[in-house]
Amino acid sequence: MALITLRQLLDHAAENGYGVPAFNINNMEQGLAIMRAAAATDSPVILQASRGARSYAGDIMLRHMVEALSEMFPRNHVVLHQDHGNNDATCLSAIRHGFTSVMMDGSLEEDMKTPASYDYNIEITARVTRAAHAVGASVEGELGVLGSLETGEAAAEDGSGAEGKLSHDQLLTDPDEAVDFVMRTKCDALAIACGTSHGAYKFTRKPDGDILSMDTIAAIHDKLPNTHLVMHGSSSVPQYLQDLINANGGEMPQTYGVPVEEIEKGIRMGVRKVNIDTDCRMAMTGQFRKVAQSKPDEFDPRKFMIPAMDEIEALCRDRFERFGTAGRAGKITPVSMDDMAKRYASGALDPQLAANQAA
Ligand SMILES: O=C(CO)COP(=O)(O)O
Ligand SMILES: O=C[C@H](O)COP(=O)(O)O
Ligand SMILES: [Zn+2]
Ligand SMILES: [Zn+2]
Repeated sequence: MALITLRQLLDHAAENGYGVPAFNINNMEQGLAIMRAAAATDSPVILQASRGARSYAGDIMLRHMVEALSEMFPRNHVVLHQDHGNNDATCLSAIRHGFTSVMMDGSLEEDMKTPASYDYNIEITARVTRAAHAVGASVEGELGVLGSLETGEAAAEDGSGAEGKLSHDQLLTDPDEAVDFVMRTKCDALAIACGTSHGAYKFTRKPDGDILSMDTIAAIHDKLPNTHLVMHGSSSVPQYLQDLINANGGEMPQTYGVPVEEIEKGIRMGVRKVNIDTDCRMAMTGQFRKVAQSKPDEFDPRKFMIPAMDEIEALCRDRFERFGTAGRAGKITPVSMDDMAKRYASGALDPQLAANQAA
């Protein structure tokens, strides 16, 4: 069963004005739950694996797992995407292992802790994009550093997060720089920084425009209306999942995520890919805790996994519906990576300047 590329899917999303959640996976249960939600809503799917996921499950396992999922759910086209690639080797080895899309995150240096210079980011993203496009794979770049506008810090628990204090300038993508970045790197999608951060502890209160800058997205979209924007750190950290965890022995301090209605607003302003990991983790952990707490004699792992999968499925269904992904799967005719490579080579997929940006 052939996977599709991120570029093909996001072009379709842009033409039809919808967004696509990109869910992180590490194991079969997460994959099954996401695909069941996609099947129930007739949605195309982005499954993404971090470097941590690749070392947890193994590249061969991940590839065959995703191939198996796409064989089980043939109607729901799947993109397999590398999340936060830190260098050429991570991105190219992902493609060798069947990924159809990679994120080259040059906003940070290879250690994924040190904010990188603009020149470094341009150079590595352009280089990876040339190599990926030669074989038809898609590339997401990142400009601006993910982190909290409240504290100036990136989430400590995350595998890819800046260390130290970040300035407001670093935390908000500059729209003019974004135009230059996309034109010079030719990346297919652009992750932007607007005050979201990875993990559960994004905001200490329900975010307003001071700490979640949707205006930044609007300004970038105004200058780059043809570029697919990506929102990272876009879990909503729903109260019901915090409550589920805490009612069953958890001790998560009160926290706030990105409200789904802000993401819906973003989708109207050119956001096409919405990264979600924490919400699915919380759904799974909440149900594990509930089973452990309510049935202390239970020892069959499936009795933990089944409600966990149901909880993830419900969350994913909601996001597919609210982002407008639902009902789109049947409308996509897969384009092979070889054909995508030819389209790139012809220049047909080169980034387009907006009319208001032409020299
Ligand atoms: O951005 C993400 C993965 O790249 C995930 O973000 P969350 O931690 O908000 O789920
Ligand atoms: O980018 C962050 C994702 O949530 C992946 O996290 P991870 O590196 O712990 O797998
Ligand atoms: Zn990043
Ligand atoms: Zn991310």
